[in-house]
Amino acid sequence: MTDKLKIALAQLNPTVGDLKGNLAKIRQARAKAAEGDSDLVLFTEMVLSGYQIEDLALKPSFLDACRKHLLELAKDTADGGPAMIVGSPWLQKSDDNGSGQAAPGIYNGAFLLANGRIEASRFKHELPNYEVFDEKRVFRQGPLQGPFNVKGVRIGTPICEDFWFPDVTECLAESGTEILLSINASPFETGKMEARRTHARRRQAENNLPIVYLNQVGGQDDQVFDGGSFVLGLGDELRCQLPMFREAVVVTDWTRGADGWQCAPCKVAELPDRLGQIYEAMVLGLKDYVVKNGFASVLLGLSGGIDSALTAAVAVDALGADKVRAVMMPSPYTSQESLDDAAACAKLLGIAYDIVSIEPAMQAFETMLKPLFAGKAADTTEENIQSRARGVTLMALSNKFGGLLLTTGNKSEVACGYATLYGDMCGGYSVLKDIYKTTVFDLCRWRNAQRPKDALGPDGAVMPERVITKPPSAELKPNQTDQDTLPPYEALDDILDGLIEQDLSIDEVAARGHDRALVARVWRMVDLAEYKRQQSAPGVRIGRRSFAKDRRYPITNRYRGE
Ligand SMILES: Nc1ncnc2c1ncn2[C@@H]1O[C@H](COP(=O)(O)OP(=O)(O)OC[C@H]2O[C@@H]([n+]3cccc(C(=O)O)c3)[C@H](O)[C@@H]2O)[C@@H](O)[C@H]1O
Ligand SMILES: Nc1ncnc2c1ncn2[C@@H]1O[C@H](COP(=O)(O)OP(=O)(O)OP(=O)(O)O)[C@@H](O)[C@H]1O
Ligand SMILES: NC(=O)CC[C@H](N)C(=O)O
Repeated sequence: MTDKLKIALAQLNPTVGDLKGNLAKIRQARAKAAEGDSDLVLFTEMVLSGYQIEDLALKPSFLDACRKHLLELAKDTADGGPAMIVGSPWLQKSDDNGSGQAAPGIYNGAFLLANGRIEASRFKHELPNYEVFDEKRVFRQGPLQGPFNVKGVRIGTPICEDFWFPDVTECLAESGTEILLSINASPFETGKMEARRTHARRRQAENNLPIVYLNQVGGQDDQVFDGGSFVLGLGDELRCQLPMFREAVVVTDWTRGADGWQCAPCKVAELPDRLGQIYEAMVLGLKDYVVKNGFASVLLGLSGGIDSALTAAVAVDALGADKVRAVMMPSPYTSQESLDDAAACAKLLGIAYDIVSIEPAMQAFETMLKPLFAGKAADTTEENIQSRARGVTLMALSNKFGGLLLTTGNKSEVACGYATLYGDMCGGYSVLKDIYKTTVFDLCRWRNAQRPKDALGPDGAVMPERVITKPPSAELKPNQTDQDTLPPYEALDDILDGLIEQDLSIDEVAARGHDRALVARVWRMVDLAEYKRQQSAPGVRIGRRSFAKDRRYPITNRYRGE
C-alpha cells in the first residue's frame, strides 16, 4: 500500500480505426508520463479504437484487431514503468478468463494494463442511446463492478455515461473505491462543460471522493470532442483543468491524508468563452475532418457574403492560408460591392483567389433549354441554374486539384431549405451546418475582434465590416435579399429555436410573440426541406439538435403540427 501516487492524465486525439496510430500515441504519452515518474497513466474511453466506432463494433475482425493491439500494449508494462488504464471495445468470448462476471458479447471496456498483461477489465454499464449515441445497438451492458487495484489503491473507473447517473459510482464507492477516474469520449455542445461539472459535483456529493474527469479531444465526422479534462478535489475544489480543443498530458500528484486522497493543485487552463468555444469547435472539427480524411487543401465559393466569409476564416484558422482556395463566380446579378468584398476577404486572409464568370454557363443553359422552356416565365429554375453552375465549377476544381469543397449553408438556411440541391449544397463538409444565421453574425464580430489561440489565420479583422452589416442576398436576380423569401433572421431563428431545439408546438412558439401563421409556414418549410438535409454534407455539431443523428425525421410525413 502506498500513500503517494502520481497519475498522468492523457487527453489525446485518437483516430477512429487507426489502431496502429492510436497505439503509437498511447506509447508516446506513456513515455512522457514515465519521465514525470508516474505510477499510472489514464487514457480516455475507447482511446485504442477511437470514438465513435458505430457499426465497426459489429465486425469481429475489427474487434480481434483491437484485442491484439491491447495485448501488445499490455506487454509494454513489463518494463516496470507506469501502469495504464486504457479504453477499448472488447469482444468477450466464452473461454475468456479473469474478466469478472461478464457474459460473452461486445463491450465498451476499461482495462488495467500492468506487469506485462491485462490485469483486470471493467465494462460500461450505462449505455447512452439518445442524441448522437446508439450504444445499445452495438454494445452489451456491463455488470456493476468494483474498483481496480493499483499499487494497493482502489481506483474506480466509470466510463462516460456511467458518470451521468448515481448507480455506477455508488457501487464503486460501496466496494471501497478511494479515487474516481472517469474516462470519457464526450462530444462538445454549447454548455456541455457546465453539465459535466454539475455531474462531477453530484457524484462527489453522493460519494465524498475526489474525481478525475478525463475527456477525449478531436474531430470525428460531425462530432468534436473538446477535452477540457479536470480534477475535482474533495470539497468541490478545482485542482486541475486541462485545455479545451487540444491534446495534453499532465502528471498529477496525489497524497493520502486523514480525509482520503487529495490531488496537489496543478495547472488550471483558461477556458474560451461561449462564442470562443463554438469557434474553436468549428476549427477543430474542420481540421480533423480534412486531415484525418487525407485532404491536402480545401476550396470554396467566396461570394462577398457573410457565410462564405466566415467559412473561409475558419478554414484558414484550421489549416493555414496556403491550404485554402477561394473562387468568386460572378453572374450578371453580382454587385460590384460583392466583388469588392470577396476580394477584400481573400486579401485579409491571404488566400488564393480566382474569378470565374458563370455567365457563359448561364447562356449555354438558356440556349439549350430555350425550345423546351418556350412560353414559360423565368422563375427559381433560372436562379437554381446559377447556383448549379457554381457547384459544377467548384466540383471541377475539386476533381482537378484534389481539394475538399466546403459548402457554406448555415442552420437557418438548412432548416428552411433555402439552398439549391446540387447547387450551393455541393460540397463534402460544412462548418456552419449547426450555426444559426444570427450566431454567424456574432461569430464574425467575435473573430474580427480576436484571433483564437493557436489559430493559423491572421491577427486583426478577417473580413470587411460591410460583409457583416449589409443585408444578406443570394444575388440570383436583381435587387434580391434573403428577406424576400424568409422572415427577418432574428424572428426566424427564434422560431427555429422553438421548433427544432426545444421541440415546441406551433402554438407554443407563437406564444413567444410570433405571428401564428408565420410559425406554421416555417414549420412547413422545415418539414419540406427534410429531403434536402438527408442528401446534405456532414458538418460540425454544436448543439443537441443537430441535423444528422440528433434530429431524425421522416421525409414522407403528413403531420402538420395543427
Ligand atoms: N420530398 C422530396 N423528395 C425528393 N425530391 C424532392 C422532394 N421535394 C422536392 N423535391 C425536388 O427538389 C427539387 C427542388 O429543390 P431545388 O432544386 O433545390 O429548388 P428550390 O428548393 O425550389 O429552390 C431553391 C431555393 O433556395 C434559394 N437559394 C438558392 C441558392 C442559394 C441561396 C442562399 O441564399 O444561400 C438560396 C432560392 O432562392 C430558392 O428559394 C426539385 O427537383 C423537386 O422535384
Ligand atoms: N458570386 C459568387 N461567387 C462565388 N461563390 C458564390 C457566389 N454566389 C454564391 N456563391 C456560393 O454559394 C453560397 C450560397 O451563397 P448565396 O450568396 O446564394 O447565399 P448566402 O447563404 O447568403 O451565402 P453568403 O453569405 O456566403 O453569400 C455562398 O456561400 C458561396 O459559397
Ligand atoms: N461516450 C458517452 O457515453 C457519452 C455520453 C455522455 N452523456 C456525454 O456526452 O458526455
